[in-house]
Amino acid sequence: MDRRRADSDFITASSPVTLYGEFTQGNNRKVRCAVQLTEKDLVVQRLSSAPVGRNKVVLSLRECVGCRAYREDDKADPSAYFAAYFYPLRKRRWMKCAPWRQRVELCFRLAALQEPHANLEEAEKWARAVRERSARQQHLRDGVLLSSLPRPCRLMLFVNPQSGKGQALSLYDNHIRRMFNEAGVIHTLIITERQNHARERVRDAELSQWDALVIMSGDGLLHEVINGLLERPDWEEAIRTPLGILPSGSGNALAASVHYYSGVPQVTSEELLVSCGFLLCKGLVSHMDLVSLHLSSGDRLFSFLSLAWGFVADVDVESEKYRHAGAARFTVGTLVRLASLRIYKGKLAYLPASWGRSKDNALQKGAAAFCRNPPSCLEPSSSAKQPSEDSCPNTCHSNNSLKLRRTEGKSPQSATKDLPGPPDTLLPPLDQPLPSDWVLVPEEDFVLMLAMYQSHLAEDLLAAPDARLDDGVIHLFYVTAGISRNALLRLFLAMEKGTHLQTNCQHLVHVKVQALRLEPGTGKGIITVDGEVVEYGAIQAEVHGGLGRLISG
Ligand SMILES: Nc1ncnc2c1ncn2[C@@H]1O[C@H](COP(=O)(O)OP(=O)(O)OP(=O)(O)O)[C@@H](O)[C@H]1O
Repeated sequence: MDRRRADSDFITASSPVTLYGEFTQGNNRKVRCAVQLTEKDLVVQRLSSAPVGRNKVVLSLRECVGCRAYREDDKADPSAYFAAYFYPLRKRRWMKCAPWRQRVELCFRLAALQEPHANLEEAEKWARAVRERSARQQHLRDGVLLSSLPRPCRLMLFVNPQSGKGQALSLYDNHIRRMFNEAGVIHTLIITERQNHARERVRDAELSQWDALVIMSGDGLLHEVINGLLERPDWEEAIRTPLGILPSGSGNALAASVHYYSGVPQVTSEELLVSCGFLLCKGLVSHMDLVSLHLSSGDRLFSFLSLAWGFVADVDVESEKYRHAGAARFTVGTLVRLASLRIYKGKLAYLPASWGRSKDNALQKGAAAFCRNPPSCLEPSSSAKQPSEDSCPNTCHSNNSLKLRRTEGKSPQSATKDLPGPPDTLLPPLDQPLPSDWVLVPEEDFVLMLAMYQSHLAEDLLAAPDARLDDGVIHLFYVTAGISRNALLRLFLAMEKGTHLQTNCQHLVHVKVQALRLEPGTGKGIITVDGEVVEYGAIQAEVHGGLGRLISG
């Protein structure tokens, strides 16, 4: 046992002991320990002399990913072993950094009996007991029973060797392979060879063979996998396959979001990978919102993270050339784009989340004006009002949006009648007017539009602090023209801590919506979905609350 660990973990077990044994340490037969298993902890006390208060380790079973029993090859030695693997949060003493998960292995040697099988049976009894109690600790969160992956579980793991700085395979070798072994996770490794490789694999896969599909890359590969699943004829069943994310890209926004939801302080790079690996090994499955997007070509695609236009989309794409810098590429890209700050012309409308209308009758109400061409359609009705805080309580800062004018006699059809995947009940076809309860943003000069459905835009950009995996909400942000370079830079700096909404920037608007439509002005531009470029033009989106499944903490 690592003595330093013992020093830092001197706390007392909190529940009655259910199993007790005295063993020697796996790697040092001279050190004898009393091992106690409670419902919540594994408690190890050195029996050999040690300074008072420095000889006891208590490790929470919540932080245990696995435990196994084994014998070594030496036939003359009747002893057996059990090893338990923990990833507790630790502070680095010598730095004022956020705590991060560090691996602790506890290994004990059982040699009380002459018969090797009897020692192995005893070791297996311990390993089983540790695993079972550890699993019981996970299944309850706030008294609610969570679903989890079966054990042992079988994963299909996609690794994109080109993602981020091109180190995904060595990150897999250095961290993930060992963690999966410790947790009893059986996985088939698929190294992606090109764009759409993963999409094609999941489109054709016999999904019943797998308990989960895990993506080790940036966000782009998960985008492919989700769309591959929703292109299948059996999409309804396919999209229920639990997905997992292991960060090896440069943005890693979903991984950062999952880590954030687990309630531990922000970390980046390999520390984020270890945290996500830990959550994956724990195997708790939650629902995840997905967003359906319609492009002007008539195509539909699904998104799990973000839709961006203007400044953010430009930075994402223009910073590709700094990819070797990892996550720092966005900082460099932001500074470069700030130097040549642009105004983006367009029209934006949304359906607020809080107005709580029934999805079923959404398109049966009258039509409102926000069609692509006639300018007259966009004039607000004389009775239109600025939404009050009461009617739209999610709005942050000034939002002088106007409710859309009702156009009597039109009954727009759903845009997704013949498309695979779930039907969109809130969206008329893109070339038809929007229903009357949509809100048209009166400004037409923007610096950015960003729709987020998870908390993080990148590892260190907490764009939507109150977003949750399945809150059924799109967090729509837009920044109107007139903001100074300094103010915009301050917003992005504040976003690192998620405090940008408290900066009282009058150009920043945040509203929670269930659907939106964007019509960029003519000309060239960039729109990104989950960080991937899509065709430029009118686009609309509708959230499907909890449609997907994600392994999260
Ligand atoms: N072997 C490969 N060579 C080139 N491209 C690949 C390969 N495998 C997958 N891809 C494609 O690379 C694209 C980018 O992947 P992804 O977004 O996951 O990583 P990233 O761009 O490094 O990360 P981030 O989005 O966090 O910056 C995806 O569209 C994916 O299809």
